[in-house]
Amino acid sequence: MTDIIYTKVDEAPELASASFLPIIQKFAAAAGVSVGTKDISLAGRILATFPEHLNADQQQSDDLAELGRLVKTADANVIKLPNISASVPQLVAAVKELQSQGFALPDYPESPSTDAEKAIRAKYDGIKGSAVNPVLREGNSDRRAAKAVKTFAQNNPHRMGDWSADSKTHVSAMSGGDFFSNETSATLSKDVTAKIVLETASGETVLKDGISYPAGTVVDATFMSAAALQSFLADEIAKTKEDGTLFSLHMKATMMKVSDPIIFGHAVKAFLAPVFEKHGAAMADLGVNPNSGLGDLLGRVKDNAAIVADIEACMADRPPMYMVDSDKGITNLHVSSDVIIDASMPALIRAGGKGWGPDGKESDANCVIPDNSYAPIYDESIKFFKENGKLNPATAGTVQNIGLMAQKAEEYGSHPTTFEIAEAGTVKMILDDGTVLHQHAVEAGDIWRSASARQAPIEDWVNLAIDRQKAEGTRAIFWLDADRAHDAELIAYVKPILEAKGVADKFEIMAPREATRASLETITKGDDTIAITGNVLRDYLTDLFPILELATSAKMLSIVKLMQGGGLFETGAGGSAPKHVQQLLEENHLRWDSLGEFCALGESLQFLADAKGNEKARVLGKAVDAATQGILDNGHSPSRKVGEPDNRDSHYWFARYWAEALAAQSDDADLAAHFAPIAEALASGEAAILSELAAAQGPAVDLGGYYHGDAAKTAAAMRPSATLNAIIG
Ligand SMILES: NC(=O)C1=CN([C@@H]2O[C@H](COP(=O)(O)OP(=O)(O)OC[C@H]3O[C@@H](n4cnc5c(N)ncnc54)[C@H](OP(=O)(O)O)[C@@H]3O)[C@@H](O)[C@H]2O)C=CC1
Ligand SMILES: O=C(O)CCC(=O)C(=O)O
Ligand SMILES: [Mg+2]
Repeated sequence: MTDIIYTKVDEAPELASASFLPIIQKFAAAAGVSVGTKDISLAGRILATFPEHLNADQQQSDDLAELGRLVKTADANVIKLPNISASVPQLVAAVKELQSQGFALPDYPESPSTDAEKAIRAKYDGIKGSAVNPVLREGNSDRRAAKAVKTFAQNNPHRMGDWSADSKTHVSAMSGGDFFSNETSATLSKDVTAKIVLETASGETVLKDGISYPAGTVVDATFMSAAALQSFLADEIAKTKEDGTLFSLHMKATMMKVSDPIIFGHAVKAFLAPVFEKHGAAMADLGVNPNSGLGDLLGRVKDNAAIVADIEACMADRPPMYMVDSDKGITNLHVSSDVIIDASMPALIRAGGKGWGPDGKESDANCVIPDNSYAPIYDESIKFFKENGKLNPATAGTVQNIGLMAQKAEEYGSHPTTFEIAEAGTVKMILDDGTVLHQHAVEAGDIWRSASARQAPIEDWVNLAIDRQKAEGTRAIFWLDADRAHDAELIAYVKPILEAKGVADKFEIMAPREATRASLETITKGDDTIAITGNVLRDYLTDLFPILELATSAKMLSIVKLMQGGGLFETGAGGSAPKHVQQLLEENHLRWDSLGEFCALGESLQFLADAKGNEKARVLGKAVDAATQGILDNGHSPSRKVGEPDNRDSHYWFARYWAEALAAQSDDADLAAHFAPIAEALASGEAAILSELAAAQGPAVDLGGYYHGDAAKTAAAMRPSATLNAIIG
């Protein structure tokens, strides 16, 4: 095992790695630090899952499983880049691409009937959605902007859209029948095994058996009523039309991979309700599954003129939709993974409450967020900006986050215990001693789910919050709602720990809506605060505040202090930026900003130094921080436009500042001597390197694949400077 593992991922961050990783490996090797890779890309995970379908030379090791074991040890030192959490359309596209490259993978069975098909489907479902993060995140989350990054953002504030008091943009959430209002929760007093059953007039069906939880686990259960959801969606479509806003749906179909695609499917059905009423049977025959989105649906019905005409008539009668790509006609409802709430709502708020309509113009929007558990944070943010105007990034303070996520905490771990109910009845969670822990009366189509959080991760999370508050000395708020079943159980853990450690006076506990307002007031004054949250709010807030404060969450420091002593360093807090790949393919410009990678690398080297007493790693790490500072001070982050410096240029500057800092330091004379000529070569090669990089931009690029590109083609595209390559080797 190498000292540091750098993950192989997908899309923009993987393209950036083709340029950046050779630099890291070259520099680290000089200090005797080895940096290897493990493949957690979507294509890699598919190949690792089906060895029996592949030739020996095509088979791939199960790197995710290996990393899953590693993160449970003190030896882990992993730099994790964002990977695709695949929706079904993405998964199907990746399988098709691999098949076209000669990998004899089975098709994704849309409606499995035989046992063999069901087994294949189960394997693919394991790859789907957020399948990597819950495995690797064996610790809680610490995300914040590094001081240098925050200071840079204050000195170079990004542009923000203006908010006006009469903006029609607003959030709509269900007022009942949702996960929020149906939740029940209990903390277990002993180790248990449990089963989940559905009791109906015709008997009992076991939905899940043999679930085990240790004593102290907080176990929740709840459900979303399909009827309540349908009537809510129908109302919101009508209200959007009356308001003259854009209809927009925001959810997390990747991370909530079982429940949210079903909710998304309800929205597709609601939007095209008259078409489904009239042509439902014919569409089912064509294989239409609304959960796969409008894009898939339109492809399947395109040869049936009657259906197509009715869809057009229906769409003409509907309110305009918020668009993913208005030039290409891609709507909010095309693919469930195109609009992901953690990124989409902050972008809309940053823009002053505007979304793109089908006419290619900006417009106010009705932001439909069906479940009311976390919708209030966006609702309150929008109200705050309507009252106070946009945030000023030049003077705003910062909101850091400490997030509970270890060991599949909360909704993260709910996938195996989420069910679309087939028949009306009662769902019960029954413990081995016969106790009925939770029960809900449900109707066919309701979505029932159970989530849990274990004691050790909860305690670790509270302690991490205490450490961070001590380090920062700022206001610190637990975003917990005493009136919500799950949160009340967490509060029962939090308060005694704070009291036992004598720090209760340093912390506040507030429901998400109140905490949103308090945090916005705090940063508006220029002060800082720490948001201590559950898993979903961790996800939402670590995009929301960075996108408002720094323009993007790509610049965040994202540390996972693994509970067994290892370190996991995530890069940024955002995703794999498909739009960036599109731009590279069209005009050979990659606007991906690797600042998250720079920050993670510095932390990883520092951790190696602390954990293994590796002093050379410490020297390398300090120099990384100097290089990151150099990128910021000298404005060498990538530009968005073709013809201007991009990701590759920023890597050149990073290498140069890194080498210069290593050459200049006096902690390790050998390293200084080693890097002096490299720094010199990078400096004297500047003109040649920058002109070689610039010359590459403009034309379209062929990478030999989207999900499983050709390594040589990718390297050629991402390393176009012969002068730089000669220095890096
Ligand atoms: N930890 C993980 O592994 C995560 C994975 N994902 C996955 O990523 C994919 C895309 O998700 P999506 O919600 O669209 O979010 P992304 O964060 O990928 O994209 C949203 C926008 O944020 C900006 N952005 C993000 N990262 C960077 C960066 N490093 N440099 C510059 N700009 C950046 C881009 O804006 P612009 O286009 O204006 O330049 C981008 O279009 C999905 O498959 C999702 O599942 C998402 C979140 C986390
Ligand atoms: O796991 C995922 O799908 C995405 C997670 C994410 O968005 C985050 O951790 O910020
Ligand atoms: Mg996120």
